[in-house]
Amino acid sequence: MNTIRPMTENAVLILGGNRGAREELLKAAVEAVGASNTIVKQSKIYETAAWGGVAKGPFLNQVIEIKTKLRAEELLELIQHIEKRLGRKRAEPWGDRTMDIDILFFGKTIIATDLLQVPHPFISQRKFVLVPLAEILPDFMHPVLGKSSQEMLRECEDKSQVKEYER
Ligand SMILES: Nc1ncnc2c1ncn2[C@@H]1O[C@H](COP(=O)(O)OP(=O)(O)OP(=O)(O)O)[C@@H](O)[C@H]1O
Ligand SMILES: Nc1nc2c(c(=O)[nH]1)N=C(CO)CN2
Repeated sequence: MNTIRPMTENAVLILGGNRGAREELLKAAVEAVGASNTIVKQSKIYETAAWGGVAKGPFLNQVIEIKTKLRAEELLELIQHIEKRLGRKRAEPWGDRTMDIDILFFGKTIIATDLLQVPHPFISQRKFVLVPLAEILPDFMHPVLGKSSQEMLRECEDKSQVKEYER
């Protein structure tokens, strides 16, 4: 049986990088996503300590909510194209980069393929995700964990620094 797909879906993305002109790259990435999707909400920009023990030097991170007509796989292709255009080289996992864009949520859809895992698997373990997420979508319920962004932030054991960015 065919399932009916809504014409548009609300997706939540995290963007960030720790190399190059970080603020300009972040603005260029948001603009590039907004060229073919509607930006519904944008968090502030946060300066965040590198998470994961691989990358060196602080990131700028931002979470945005978009309304998109794309399927999740098409959205992944778009963000990978934007990452590439903004200088991203395929490097080691969790390593330094000029621009990384991840899909945190795609509505309430759950996807687990080799190419795409949604909700993104590390949301509840990353303060650099949860602080901007809870700023713009405090009551959004994680469709697998059944917890709101605020609750996940309260329970998060990641104590790394996340502060509002001041240029
Ligand atoms: N929700 C998702 N958003 C973006 N990429 C995803 C997602 N789920 C799986 N991927 C896959 O992950 C691959 C590696 O992505 P990437 O290099 O950005 O990982 P990373 O940023 O080092 O680690 P992490 O995803 O934990 O932040 C991508 O090629 C993509 O196919
Ligand atoms: N603070 C912070 N740390 C990270 C980030 C990021 O966007 N912000 N991205 C990573 C790539 O997976 C690894 N570590």
